[in-house]
Amino acid sequence: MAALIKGVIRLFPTERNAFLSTRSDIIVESKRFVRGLRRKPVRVLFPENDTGKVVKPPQPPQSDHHAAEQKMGRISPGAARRHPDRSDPVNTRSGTAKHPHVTVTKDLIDGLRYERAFPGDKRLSKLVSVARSRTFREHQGKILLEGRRLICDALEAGARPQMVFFSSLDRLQELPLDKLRGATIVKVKFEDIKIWSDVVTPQGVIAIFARPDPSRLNFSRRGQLVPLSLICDNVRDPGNLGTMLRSAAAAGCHDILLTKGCVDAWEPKVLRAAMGAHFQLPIYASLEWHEIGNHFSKPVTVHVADSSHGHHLKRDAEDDGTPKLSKPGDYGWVDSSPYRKKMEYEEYDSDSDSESENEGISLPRMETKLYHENWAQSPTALVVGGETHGLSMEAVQLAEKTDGYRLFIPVVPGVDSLNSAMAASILLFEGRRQLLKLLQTTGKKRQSKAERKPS
Ligand SMILES: C[S@@+](CC[C@H](N)C(=O)[O-])C[C@H]1O[C@@H](n2cnc3c(N)ncnc32)[C@H](O)[C@@H]1O
Repeated sequence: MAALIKGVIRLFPTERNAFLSTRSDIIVESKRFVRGLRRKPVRVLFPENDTGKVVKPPQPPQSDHHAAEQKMGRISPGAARRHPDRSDPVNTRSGTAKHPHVTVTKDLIDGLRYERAFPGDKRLSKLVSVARSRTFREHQGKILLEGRRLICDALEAGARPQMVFFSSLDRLQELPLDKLRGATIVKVKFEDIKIWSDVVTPQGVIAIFARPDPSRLNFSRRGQLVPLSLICDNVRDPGNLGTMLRSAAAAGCHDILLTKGCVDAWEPKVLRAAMGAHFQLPIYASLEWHEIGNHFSKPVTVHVADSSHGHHLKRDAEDDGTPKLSKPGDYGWVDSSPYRKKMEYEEYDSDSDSESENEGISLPRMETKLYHENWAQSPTALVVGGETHGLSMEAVQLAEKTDGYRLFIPVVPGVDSLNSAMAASILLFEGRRQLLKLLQTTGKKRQSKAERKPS
């Protein structure tokens, strides 16, 4: 009989039961495997044994509690067999009108319920689309967060959970349950989480949140903040962006602004590299350059991190020891990316640097400073360029308009530039150091002035 169905079922003389699981493509054979079977078999083949009697298929194990519940008619035998789970709480009933296979368990905490995924439940697999497609995330206004820490951070910051998938009650109970009200909570198998998880060792909890509005989140920030913003200019690499967010949070930055053209901050790789920075400081994404100014509540000096001037600095420094720029052609950072509407010219070419060729082009002129010189002396924003094209024209124009500098981290000859996240970290922490020093000095001045005032 077995051979008629699939032609692959082998019946051993001592183990004569063969089972087909609910997935028709999986054939489970032998009593030994059936003990570990969690799904209800759709078809069971059990041939007559040697004595001519029909051998009954063994049942998957049930907890004493389930058996008692079943006896009392509180759970259907099918439901119990489908989901043998000894750790489950008491109040279980089976089936809803919408999902006949769903069992709903209540009393997690007062009024909070969860469902069990039913066989063929597509909800978890849909998460993959959320995680992988930026378009889907943006159109649906949803984001995916994985792991206890990130989900807790999001809940603490006031992000709105829509669905939570968990593999064991222990995992779920690590979350602040009172903040999960309004979300659909679904218990799924750990194996299923493993299939769809984005990490090597999944923690067994994945959640979908409404895409948070950074201006509405509560960031409970510790440590002294400094009036420093990071502007990411067309940063495309998720690992780099995540690292920059992490560094900016660690340097006590005020906020982060991402231009259009940056990778989505909710990309799984960005989330992983950022290590929770998304809920430590506001991240404003997809900004046009003309919108960037609106994000500063007070006047800010914008500086650009510029990698392309080591040789110019060296040459200029030879004259009088001060690094400076002398002519329009020194600006080698002009971005030729398709995102730049106002692209005016390509790379600097020292041989074609005549007045006539540059006629009509108004080039931003700015002083260059080495990263350790004084540059963060008032509320500051730092622009870091993307991996391929470097800084955009708009970034440099904004820096010029606000009297900012080009900041350069000298590297040894032969090395082209630093990784953008590394450059951002060095400059952000130097900026923090300078701003803290400034705050200390102004604090001291104010204090002594107040002390001098006659009472
Ligand atoms: C990998 S670099 C970009 C290289 C790009 N091919 C170019 O021509 O500018 C990415 C960004 O990191 C920053 N950066 C890298 N090295 C730097 C350095 N030595 N000094 C200052 N900023 C640097 C700059 O903002 C730069 O735009």
